[in-house]
Amino acid sequence: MRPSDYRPRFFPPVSPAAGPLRLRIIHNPTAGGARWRRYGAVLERLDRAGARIEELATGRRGDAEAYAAALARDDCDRLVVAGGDGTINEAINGLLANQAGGRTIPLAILPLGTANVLAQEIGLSTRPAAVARMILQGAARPIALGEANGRAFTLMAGVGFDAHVVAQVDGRLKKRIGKLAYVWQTLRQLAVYDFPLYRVTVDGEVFTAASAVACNAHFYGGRYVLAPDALLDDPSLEVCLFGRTGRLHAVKYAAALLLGLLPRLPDYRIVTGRQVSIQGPAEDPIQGDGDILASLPAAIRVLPDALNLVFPPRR
Ligand SMILES: Nc1ncnc2c1ncn2[C@@H]1O[C@H](COP(=O)(O)OP(=O)(O)OP(=O)(O)O)[C@@H](O)[C@H]1O
Repeated sequence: MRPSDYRPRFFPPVSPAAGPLRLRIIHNPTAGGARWRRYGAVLERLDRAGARIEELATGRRGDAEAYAAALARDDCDRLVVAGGDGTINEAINGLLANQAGGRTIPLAILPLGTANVLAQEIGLSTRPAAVARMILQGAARPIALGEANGRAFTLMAGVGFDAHVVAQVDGRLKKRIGKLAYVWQTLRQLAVYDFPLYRVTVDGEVFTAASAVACNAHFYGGRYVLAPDALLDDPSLEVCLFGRTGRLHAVKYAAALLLGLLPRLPDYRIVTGRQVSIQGPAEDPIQGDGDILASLPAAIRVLPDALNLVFPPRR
């Protein structure tokens, strides 16, 4: 089953399993430039709490998706994805495509990535004690996912300037200097990008935009706010439209994002919808959750109640 064949369903609350908690961990050892110390500290806490842990390390892109797609319902009580937003993206696509019965296994994250936007979105600190506590005690509840051209995303999918930055970021540079690799690529794209316009249709209404980002979550690139009203459990997307094209406007939008002023700009608007289509230059990249998911033309929609996500316990 592809994510696009997905039908929403109700997830019953997870009752505590009898016996030790069984965790299957999918670990991307390259995420965030390899954060072994944080990973080890979380594992140690899980182990001390008596959890039964089975680790699957990824060897290359695509492994996390294949591991999640092959899980049977009884393989574990919780699937833990240890990596960044790209590895989580792979795992959710694997779960949605899962035909072995494991699709509703609650997914908990162990943030090891560069930006860890989903962790920020659910209010999870990257401290090992907080992460272990969430994996062991956090409650799971259904959230919506987005889907772009058959590929699911947790956070957002976008076209235009930011997608070109993501498409061109050098993976090795990102491992060495982290988020600065995006800053460097943004400067480079300001010099070389040709700023086309896109035709964006949201639930039948047509707009023209220089960039468009369909958000399922309100944070972007860290703790920057693109769509203040976007909520993971809302069965709709907040489509952010950057109205003006050209270098100066791109710099203005980037500065406004960093300063938290984006929603106040008159040429920036947010439209709520469930079905989005985007047309523009053929084969233009679509970025989703910080990786390139597909290319134009884009057909984007929301998948309500698509993932059973573990949230940090309330204090
Ligand atoms: N063993 C591996 N070797 C190389 N690449 C991998 C491996 N496992 C997963 N990947 C790919 O690495 C990419 C980056 O991983 P991920 O997004 O988890 O970390 P990150 O980029 O450091 O963090 P973030 O997305 O939070 O900024 C993903 O697209 C994933 O598919």
